[in-house]
Amino acid sequence: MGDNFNDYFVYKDGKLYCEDVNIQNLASKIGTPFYIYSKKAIIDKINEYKEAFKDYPTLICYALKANSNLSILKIFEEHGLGADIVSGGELYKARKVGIPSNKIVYAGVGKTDVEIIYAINENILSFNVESQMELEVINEIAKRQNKKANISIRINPDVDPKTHPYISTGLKKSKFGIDIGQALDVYKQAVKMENLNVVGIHCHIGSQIMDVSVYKEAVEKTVDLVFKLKKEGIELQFIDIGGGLGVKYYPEDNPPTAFDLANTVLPIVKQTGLKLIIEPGRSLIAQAGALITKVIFTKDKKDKHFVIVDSGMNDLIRPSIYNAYHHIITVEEKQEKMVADIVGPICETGDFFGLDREIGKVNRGDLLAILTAGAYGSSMASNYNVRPKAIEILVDGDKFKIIKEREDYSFITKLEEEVL
Ligand SMILES: Cc1ncc(COP(=O)(O)O)c(C=O)c1O
Ligand SMILES: N[C@@H](CCCC[NH3+])C(=O)O
Repeated sequence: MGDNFNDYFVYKDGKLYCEDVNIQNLASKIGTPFYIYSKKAIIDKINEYKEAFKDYPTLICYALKANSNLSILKIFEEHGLGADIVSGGELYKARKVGIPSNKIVYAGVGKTDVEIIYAINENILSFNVESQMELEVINEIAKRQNKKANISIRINPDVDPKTHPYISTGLKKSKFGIDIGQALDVYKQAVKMENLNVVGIHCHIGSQIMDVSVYKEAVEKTVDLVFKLKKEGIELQFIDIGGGLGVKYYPEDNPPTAFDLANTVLPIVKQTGLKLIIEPGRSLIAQAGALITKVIFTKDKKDKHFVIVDSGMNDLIRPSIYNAYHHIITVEEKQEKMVADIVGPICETGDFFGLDREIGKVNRGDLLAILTAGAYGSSMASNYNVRPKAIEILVDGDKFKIIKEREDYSFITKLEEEVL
């Protein structure tokens, strides 16, 4: 039956495996729902990026927002990757697993004073500054701390990444970055600020990018500015082109590889002689993960069938907020098919994983695997409806490890109970 969706979740004798772990057997031991990740999938992707960029000095800063489970971060750390962070919490996690500060870059339009102080004290590689006011505040805080903060300006190149509007970040109308037309002036002010080291330039145009040609436009505009800065005597150390590479969600998707990205951007970046930073998130972790959930009930209305599962939008919110497609397969291969809405137990019509989907005919107790769920799955999970979050499992060959334990009700309500 059907081709395997990827190399890491494959059917063997009609049963779905993650690497060499039988998912059905695992579920009967640990319960559902759970996220399951293939360590090999993560390492293969790391190696693909390393190989693609090996001929040019490149620092790969993994974007923690995609998945910040500590055991997953540890894999990136062990392979020498840096971190792209967007909060004090992500800085804490990156440092917790031992990612060195001089490999950490920090973007985000709303860094608080507390977060800025923390990052300055950690001596991070660069703040990717997103407004004139932020620049002034970082300079002031650094002065108070008697330190110099490393900064890059995040420019907004006004390039359409041709992706979902909610995850397009490099268009003029979006909140991100400083307009490319104003950036030269901002740099001129930055180099005069006593407590800043101006070290780089940053740009990130969006996520789930399937057409690498959009990077060409963004990087050309960025490099053009690098040369203008040079003329003004402003010399940088690196150019950071962000993340954004797309992944396979639909079976027919053919996403670009790290090699496609490297072939597109390196010829342009090379002209500057600057070091390169890239910030992939999704493309390093998405396909490594699946969300495993159990069918609680099936329900047949006139001309409409529902499969109601024990995970919901609180575990994986992408279908609800972007109408995102995740491919869904049965953990046990089924000959007979059905068309149904796969929905969660949450009190929202938007609580679905797939609508009008053809899947194997399932019954109460059967398991489903929601694929390409390694990125922006667990990291966006919540306790909505006071639901414990899905636990997380890391598979390595025929071994598995629980890398996030199941919450119980008292854990979820602890901080409220303490003040009751
Ligand atoms: C500044 C920045 N860098 C990197 C990323 C990672 O993007 P992706 O997960 O699409 O690779 C994001 C998220 O889009 C981001 O906002
Ligand atoms: N959360 C988004 C991606 C956001 C990208 C962050 N800048 C997703 O699930 O696709």
